[in-house]
Amino acid sequence: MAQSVLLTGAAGRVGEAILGGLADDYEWRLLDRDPPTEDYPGEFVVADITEDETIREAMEGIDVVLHLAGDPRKTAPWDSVLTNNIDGTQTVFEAAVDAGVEKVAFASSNHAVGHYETDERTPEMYRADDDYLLDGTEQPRPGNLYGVSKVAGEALGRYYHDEYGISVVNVRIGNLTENHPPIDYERGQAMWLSYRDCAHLFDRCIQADYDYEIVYGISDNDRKYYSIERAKEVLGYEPQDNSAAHNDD
Ligand SMILES: NC(=O)C1=CN([C@@H]2O[C@H](COP(=O)(O)OP(=O)(O)OC[C@H]3O[C@@H](n4cnc5c(N)ncnc54)[C@H](O)[C@@H]3O)[C@@H](O)[C@H]2O)C=CC1
Ligand SMILES: O=C1O[C@H](COP(=O)(O)O)[C@@H](O)[C@H](O)[C@H]1O
Repeated sequence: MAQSVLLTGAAGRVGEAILGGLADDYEWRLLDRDPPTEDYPGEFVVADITEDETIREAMEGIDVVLHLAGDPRKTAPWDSVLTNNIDGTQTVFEAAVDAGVEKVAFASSNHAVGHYETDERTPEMYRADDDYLLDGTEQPRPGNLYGVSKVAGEALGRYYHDEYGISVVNVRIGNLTENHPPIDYERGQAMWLSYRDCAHLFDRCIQADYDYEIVYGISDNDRKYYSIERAKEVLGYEPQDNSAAHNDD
């Protein structure tokens, strides 16, 4: 029988990419505070992730949670990230543990390590001939309050894994765009994540066995300053796209 997967933030862009690739592969329960505007696979729960009781109900019978819901803006103010990204993520983890969920994949971000992009390193680190690489073992260095909230989400996952044994993978997503990498934006091209690689990566987060992991979620770009080796090794991630293939578009 197909695994039951709860997808929070299902109405957003990352949710669209995941469902675009995996709609038929799982028993989906989709959750977002915004109601759906088009047909979705499975059941759709309209709820806020800070609503404890509703989130507990949404967790019943779920094997794996893909937790995307949150404020994705790098300029998001503290009150928003505190509520949506930190409090909401704690509510999701607490309910997941209590419901006996096996795994949670958390949508972390490149902004959790944004301050490695120093004036001395940029823009060279965004280029294919530069060998600077972050691999997920480095200390977090958030570049904004949104990044701080993602580091907090990763720490919540660490706590719930260590305390309760739930499997947790934090995917530090780069820059997701459909069809084409960002244009005239070296940083975005270095951290591009295509829609199909995004779906495949989260598929591997559902299928693979792991304890607590931090991986980078980017395509196999020639330009890169995030290693994808850990995602390959632990999750079996095999990206198909490379922003360099679009250089002449
Ligand atoms: N799109 C990208 O390139 C990247 C996205 N991410 C992360 O991935 C996740 C999804 O991002 P996107 O799909 O791009 O954003 P989005 O804004 O398109 O989707 C987020 C969804 O979450 C929902 N949501 C927000 N707060 C909520 C709450 N309190 N309760 C219930 N639903 C809520 C929104 O209604 C929205 O549908 C976010 O956590 C974001 O930080 C991280 C790095 C890059
Ligand atoms: O975490 C996120 O990162 C991406 C890429 O960051 P940017 O600084 O290159 O824009 C961003 O597009 C997305 O909205 C955000 O959630």
